[in-house]
Amino acid sequence: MTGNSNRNNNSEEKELVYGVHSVIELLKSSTADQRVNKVLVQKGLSSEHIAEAIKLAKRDRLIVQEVPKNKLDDISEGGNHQGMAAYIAPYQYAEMQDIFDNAKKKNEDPFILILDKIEDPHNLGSIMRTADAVGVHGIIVPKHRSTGLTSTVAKTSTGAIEHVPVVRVTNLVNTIKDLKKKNVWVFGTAMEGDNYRNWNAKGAVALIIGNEGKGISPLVLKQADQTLNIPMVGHVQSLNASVATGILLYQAFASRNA
Ligand SMILES: C[S@@+](CC[C@H](N)C(=O)[O-])C[C@H]1O[C@@H](n2cnc3c(N)ncnc32)[C@H](O)[C@@H]1O
Repeated sequence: MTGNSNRNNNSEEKELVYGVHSVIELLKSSTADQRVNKVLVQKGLSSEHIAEAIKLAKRDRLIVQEVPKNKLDDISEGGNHQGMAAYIAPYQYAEMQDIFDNAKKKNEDPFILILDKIEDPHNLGSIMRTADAVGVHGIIVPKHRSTGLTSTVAKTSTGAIEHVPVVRVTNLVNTIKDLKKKNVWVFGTAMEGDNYRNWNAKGAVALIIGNEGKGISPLVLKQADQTLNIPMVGHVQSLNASVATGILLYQAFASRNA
């Protein structure tokens, strides 16, 4: 491999691999799907190798972004990037089966958290911290428009990132349909719905939490078996996603352990 890799110092704190051959080797590895956050290609540049890399990235439905040459010069800190780089997550994603194995190992019904496009790494880290505290067996996130498992997430999770598997999926709606086939009861959350205090979270359950601005997307919410609401009597319209998750997960914890 002519490859190069570094831990770059930008605010996203992601690991960078650059050089077309390094990126191809990375994309050929069996864990590329779980590790690669984004592939960057120099605008206007084409070659057989670049085409091969793009094909591999698209096979795994990874994000491929065209960027100007000076952006690649910048992030590779003057390294020989050959018009191509990839950001990889410092922490590896898990497989769906890991969540079910995790539950089985503890002799418990699956307790799953689905995050519909959480964008703020501090929110994700803090959600992971609570998820670990209440024994969530795994978290499911969509591949697109979610924060990756960055160092900021790891730091905010205070170590929970090592214990709570995170699975990345291409299509949340299909994933929820699959979970339902496995007899998992799926609970959405919204500004209207059933009072969360009455939530019976015994059995195999999945809780969906929505994006910081847009909430849960309508197609995803439609898949929920029930929608839960945390009543609010003040002036603001909603709670912070991580605060809401904490309240809901502790209701589930109390109900599951009653
Ligand atoms: C900041 S809120 C999103 C608000 C968004 N404007 C909406 O109307 O859904 C982010 C997520 O936190 C959860 N959440 C926040 N406040 C909640 C509440 N009072 N009841 C239930 N879930 C809540 C939901 O999962 C929501 O999608």
